[in-house]
Amino acid sequence: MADKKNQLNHLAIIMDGNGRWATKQGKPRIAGHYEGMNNVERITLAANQLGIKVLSLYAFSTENWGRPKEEVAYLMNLPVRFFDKFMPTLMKENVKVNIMGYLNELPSKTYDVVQRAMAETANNSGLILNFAFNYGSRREITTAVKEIATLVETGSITSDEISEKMISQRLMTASFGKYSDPDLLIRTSGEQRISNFMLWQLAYSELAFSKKNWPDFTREDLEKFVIDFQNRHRRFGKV
Ligand SMILES: Cc1cc(N2CCCCCC2)n2ncc(-c3ccc(F)cc3)c2n1
Repeated sequence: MADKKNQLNHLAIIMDGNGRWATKQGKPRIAGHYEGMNNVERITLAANQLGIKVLSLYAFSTENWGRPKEEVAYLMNLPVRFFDKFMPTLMKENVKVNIMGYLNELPSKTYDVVQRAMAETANNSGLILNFAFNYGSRREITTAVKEIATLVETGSITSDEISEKMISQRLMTASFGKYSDPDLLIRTSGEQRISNFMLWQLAYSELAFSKKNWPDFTREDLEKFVIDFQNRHRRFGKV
């Protein structure tokens, strides 16, 4: 009997190679970020049409603040430009926007636009477009551990009651329920690192790498990775 195909419900992407894309084109790095933003829309629509339930995209890590201040300022304005350009399409395609990260540390204009996007799309029931924005997985896990330690300190729970489920429920992906853990992570640009992205959630995820830079990653590339995933034998720690 043919192997049952894997169902790809949650896809995560580290969208790498935007600066290199621009350099190859003889353009400034920010041109790569802008074209990368346009590709977010293309791949979001493709993922939605492929029936993917959650698409998590690593947009800005807690470590990115160290980049040149002009580049950070440009990146902080990308959500404004993204929603200006694509909110009508997101609404038409019933996409629900979620942003996970330390949003209270963002510039107020960025904070306001991401909060407004989540509110405007809150009742949409299609693909969940989950941006990781000022997000860091080790900080996310540390925060959950601290919350649980406080429960033990105050006598609300005993340390014996601490469980993996208790930690998962205190991560920023808790609201995705059974879809909280990515089935597949794709990283573009040829780099093969996790870079402090969803470390807990990726425990049993399939990993795939594209040599293409993010702006060049197409719907057809995505479809090939999805078919490859469907045909993989997932082990979940077993043989
Ligand atoms: C920082 C950053 C960088 C960014 N790039 C384009 C994609 C490749 C990664 C680097 C540059 N994109 N693309 C879309 C967003 C975004 C983020 C949050 C949101 F609510 C709406 C849109 C974005 N944010």
